[in-house]
Amino acid sequence: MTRVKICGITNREDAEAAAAYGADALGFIAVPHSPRFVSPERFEEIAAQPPLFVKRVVVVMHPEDANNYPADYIQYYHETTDKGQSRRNTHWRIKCFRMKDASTLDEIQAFSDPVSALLLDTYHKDKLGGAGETFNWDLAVEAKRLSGKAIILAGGLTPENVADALEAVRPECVDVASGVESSPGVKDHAKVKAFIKAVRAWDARQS
Ligand SMILES: O=C(O)c1ccccc1NCC(=O)[C@H](O)[C@H](O)COP(=O)(O)O
Repeated sequence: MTRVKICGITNREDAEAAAAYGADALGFIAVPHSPRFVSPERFEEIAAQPPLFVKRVVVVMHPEDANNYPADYIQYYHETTDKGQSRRNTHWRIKCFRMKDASTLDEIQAFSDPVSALLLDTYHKDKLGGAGETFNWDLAVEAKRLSGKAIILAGGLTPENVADALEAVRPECVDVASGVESSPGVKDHAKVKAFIKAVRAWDARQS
């Protein structure tokens, strides 16, 4: 079964709706300046008691930025240079790669840190994430083959294109932020439902 991560959750109503429609994970942005940013206090309000069996992923630049967010996983972009400090952080880890071209595949091949999954997102010159743009999925196929790791496919996914993405890449998990929003940080519950329904329908066609 393909897992679904709904990212950029900023309020309890959206978290509950996503969980009710069958999301496996909820993403919370702890990167300042994102329109989807949530403070540690806000994270506590929304996610201290998550819906049963739904994992919480906090999105950070460096692993230690997650120290005040009691999440299950961290999704991080850069390892800190202070490995001692980073090791004190006990979250399970998802390493994010922003897919630009074949040079990103070299980075992925060289990456050997222990992580639960690689999240592959679109490279954007101004935005770290949540850009709403797809990338060349052939790169994701190659990244999956080279790394041998579980893949979370992100970047511009929508209820309309997610089945094509699954067919092309066959990732373990898909991630969406802007494709299920009415405005940045505000989820459109009908789109969340349609996205998860499209994933479950694709899964059902495989069996
Ligand atoms: O979503 C953000 O605002 C964001 C800002 C800074 C770093 C990461 C961010 N999002 C991380 C995600 O995992 C998004 O879900 C991913 O980039 C896909 O976004 P979208 O293309 O909008 O579906």
